[in-house]
Amino acid sequence: MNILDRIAATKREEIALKQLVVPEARLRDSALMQREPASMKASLSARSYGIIAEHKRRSPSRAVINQALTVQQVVRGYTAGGAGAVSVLTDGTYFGGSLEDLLLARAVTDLPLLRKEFILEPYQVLEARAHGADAILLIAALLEPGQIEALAGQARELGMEVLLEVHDREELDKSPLGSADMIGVNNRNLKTFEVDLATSHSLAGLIPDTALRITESGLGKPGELRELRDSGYRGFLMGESFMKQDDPGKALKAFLKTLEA
Ligand SMILES: O=P(O)(O)OC[C@@H](O)[C@@H](O)c1c[nH]c2ccccc12
Repeated sequence: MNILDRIAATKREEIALKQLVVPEARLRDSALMQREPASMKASLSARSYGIIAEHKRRSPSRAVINQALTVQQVVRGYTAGGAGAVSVLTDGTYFGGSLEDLLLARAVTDLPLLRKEFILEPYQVLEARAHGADAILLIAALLEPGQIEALAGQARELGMEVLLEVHDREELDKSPLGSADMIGVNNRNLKTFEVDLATSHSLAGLIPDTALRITESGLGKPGELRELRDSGYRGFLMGESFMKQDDPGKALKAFLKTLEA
């Protein structure tokens, strides 16, 4: 079984159990349902380099990235450091994250928040909204085109935006691209964990202008971001390069300074 199938199986089990403990009605009662979501697309577009800075403690490809800092420390740092948006991994099994991390992030920033999760069911979209997310990630490799449309429609009804992630031309061709506010090209192959920025360069021209182009994973050098910007990308999803530093927010601030110099 490849990693994506394994993740999907774990998630389905997890969702079925969670629905028993926290039914949808409870989620709808969350005080955060009253909050007006912010536009991640607008926030990223307003900057020459819209950085989506990610909170990531560990990953399947790297056992420990940073376990020393609290979510609040990281997210406050990202906010002060000039991020355009913040991504919070909520998957526990593979990334050591949680929905509580999303809540804690919400409590300390006004920046748009992306719930970084393997979303398969409508329940998870409502869960994202109830815990303070402004946008959700939908991964084309995990979903049928009809599911993407349905989940994106639900996100829109709840006032959230959608970042649709693709990794190759086949996924771009089969996906309902009109459902997405932002289209992200993941430079990391989720089956092999190999990273190649050429993935983003080669797919840029195939992304419709209706969506904001985002490049994801393996980013760390200012020169690489300048080249990707020239290819049409306006959003840059970065985790490890900041998280592996003692002060991720300070690292982001220094990075943006070099980039904009
Ligand atoms: O830490 P990096 O290499 O900067 O990557 C961040 C982000 O792109 C990556 O965490 C990611 C992109 N798509 C995902 C889907 C699921 C889990 C994680 C991801």
